Amino acid sequence: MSSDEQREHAAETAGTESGVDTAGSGAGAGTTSRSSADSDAHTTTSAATGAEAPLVSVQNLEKYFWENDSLLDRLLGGEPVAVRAVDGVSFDIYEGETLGLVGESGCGKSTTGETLLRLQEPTGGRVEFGGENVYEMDNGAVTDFRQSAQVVFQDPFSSLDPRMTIGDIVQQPLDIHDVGTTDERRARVRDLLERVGLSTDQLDRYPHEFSGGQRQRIGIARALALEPEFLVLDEPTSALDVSVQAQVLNLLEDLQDEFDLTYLLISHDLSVIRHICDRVAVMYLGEIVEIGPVEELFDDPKHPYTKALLESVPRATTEERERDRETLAGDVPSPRDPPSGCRFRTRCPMVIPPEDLQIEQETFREIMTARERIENRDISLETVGGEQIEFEDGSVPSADVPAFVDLLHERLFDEPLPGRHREVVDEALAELADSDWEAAESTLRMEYESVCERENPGLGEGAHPVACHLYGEAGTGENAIDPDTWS
Ligand SMILES: Nc1ncnc2c1ncn2[C@@H]1O[C@H](COP(=O)(O)OP(=O)(O)OP(=O)(O)O)[C@@H](O)[C@H]1O
Repeated sequence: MSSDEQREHAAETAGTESGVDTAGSGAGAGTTSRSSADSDAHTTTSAATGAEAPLVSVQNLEKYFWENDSLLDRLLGGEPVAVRAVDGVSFDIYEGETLGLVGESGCGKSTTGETLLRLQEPTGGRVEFGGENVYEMDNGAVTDFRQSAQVVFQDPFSSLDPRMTIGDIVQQPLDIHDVGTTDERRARVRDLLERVGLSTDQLDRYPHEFSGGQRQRIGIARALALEPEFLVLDEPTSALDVSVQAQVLNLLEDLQDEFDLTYLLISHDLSVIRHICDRVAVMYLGEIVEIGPVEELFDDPKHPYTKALLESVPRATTEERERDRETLAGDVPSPRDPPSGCRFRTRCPMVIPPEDLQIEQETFREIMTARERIENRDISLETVGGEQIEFEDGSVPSADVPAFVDLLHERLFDEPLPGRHREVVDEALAELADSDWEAAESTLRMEYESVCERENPGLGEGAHPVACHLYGEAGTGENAIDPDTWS
């Protein structure tokens, strides 16, 4: 989102018609973090028991962006392409809790936040706020919703209008909707600035005169101007120095307690999530793959993606740094053409081999990676043989095929494959010596097709569901697969 769009959105969400509360005392920046006892209290009264109705309920939400969809594209006969940024996401957020939404860049976190606030129109699905479908609200109800549900953006540099004083920035939502008298509005702004730990002497200063942390406090004060119940915090500390991040997170926690706020905290940073969240939803390529209480998810992550995310966090101690780490290989695939079945299977270290196939997990992973490269035509066959082997008209002379296969095998695999796997794979590689990609694909698919590419596992229900075939159908344990049985 551009700076101008962010400012527009901030003004749009902040602006509603309502009364103004000018009472209350200053809070300032707190220094405590959420204890696990607090966290347990939140989770036992909400998701774990299902005892109360959620404040926000997201049901099968979809948001696709369309590319190649301009008039010119259509005149040129181009087919529109869907970018499936959010692709069937469901979760609940209970009153007073902080739900974290975590995942690598490009997984669809911000789009989820913006779509559930109705800053973007959904492609499908439903979001209920206080039991009411936000996409079917009439104008009056939308205005109330926009008052109750606010957003704090990542970048405090671009989301504040540089031409306005901070007093005017925080007061803007009150002005737009003509809330209270001029004196009441001014008093409310002073109160808000104090509550976020800024001095009222600074009212007439401009954003550039403040540090990043202070600017984020200004953004938070503006988001609170209309007394919302729910805040989407979109990477609220990512643009800040590490030393300032904890202060802003502590402030958000203090404000949550003081104003009974409910948060959706979007972050790619697991330490931020652990610091402040009660529950966490892990997002991968437009889908939620695991959701659960934060301590449980950190202590006992289930989805291989969650495990890999946790493993990729830099270690504090030397001992921890020396421990084996499975880092996340490769990039998030494009949401224009997501992998079939489980979307993480192209990178998953635990991708499941066919039943009855005797194979080591690492070997199977390597073969699956080679298969994907072949399916994506991501090998430059001309360069395999270097100077020694001719590659003319898409073919290697038949006498050179064995050498070509050996060189390609070396390129694709760290170690030569054992036994029968070498035979099957080399048969496919020999087909590539004739540029017969389809034959190579089919040879490998017949032997190595995984359940992970055939079926999307689905998230399932309960307090800590996981979308992974290792845990059975939709995480129910039905037909779960034990990794110890396949090597
Ligand atoms: N307006 C748009 N048009 C086309 N594609 C978009 C648009 N906005 C987002 N996307 C794509 O949707 C996907 C999800 O983007 P999104 O910003 O929601 O992810 P994210 O997890 O919040 O990542 P980041 O932390 O980098 O913002 C990305 O592939 C992105 O390129």
